[in-house]
Amino acid sequence: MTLLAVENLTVTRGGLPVLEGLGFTLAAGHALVLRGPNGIGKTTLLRTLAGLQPALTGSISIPPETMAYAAHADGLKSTLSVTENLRFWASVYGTGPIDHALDRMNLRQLAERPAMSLSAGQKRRLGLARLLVTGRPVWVLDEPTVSLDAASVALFADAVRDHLAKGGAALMATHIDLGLHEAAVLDLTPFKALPPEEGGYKGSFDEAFT
Ligand SMILES: Nc1ncnc2c1ncn2[C@@H]1O[C@H](COP(=O)(O)OP(=O)(O)OP(=O)(O)O)[C@@H](O)[C@H]1O
Repeated sequence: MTLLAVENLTVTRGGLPVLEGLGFTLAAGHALVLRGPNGIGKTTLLRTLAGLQPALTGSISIPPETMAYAAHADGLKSTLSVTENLRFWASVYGTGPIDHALDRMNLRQLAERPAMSLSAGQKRRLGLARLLVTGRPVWVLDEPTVSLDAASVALFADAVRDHLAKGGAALMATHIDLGLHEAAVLDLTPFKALPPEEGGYKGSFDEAFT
């Protein structure tokens, strides 16, 4: 079952296309890793898919309320404890227990610590535990393993594997090898938009009024 379908997508930054003609699908039980050099447009693409910015062309099809997006910022409530953060997100998403998330991301011993007192890697683990309490099938993740040590990367990869086994899907931008051998890889380099001086999109005064 296809959960996310992208067709002929052009995404922009600062008004200019950075990636164009992108198309792919993501089915239940599958993971897709986005690759490409710094600045190619991975973050821009993920932000567009998450609905945080409009696409210039193309279509994004995803059933409503199925996506959980995790960006660079972890979105944690710094004065709330680890448990309180997860309970907060569980209430936002209308889900229930948080124990599985605490256990899965190895947060049990940190459960009562305020988020602001966590190390960068621990904060990241909490940010990823948040995904588990959303109950949403499509994970869209921007550099999910930043600040994680090797053990935590493995923990995260296991969490993704579990998620896929339960019929979820994951789209991730990452520079590292997660050890998720079942994941497909999409190299964004061929979709790099041409700059205006090489014949790419220039925008147009008229276009703004049509
Ligand atoms: N506010 C902005 N205005 C204009 N251009 C921007 C802005 N922010 C980023 N860009 C440019 O947009 C392009 C795409 O950036 P993006 O962050 O999507 O790349 P990325 O592939 O995620 O990079 P990285 O691997 O370094 O995280 C880059 O060339 C970047 O310099």
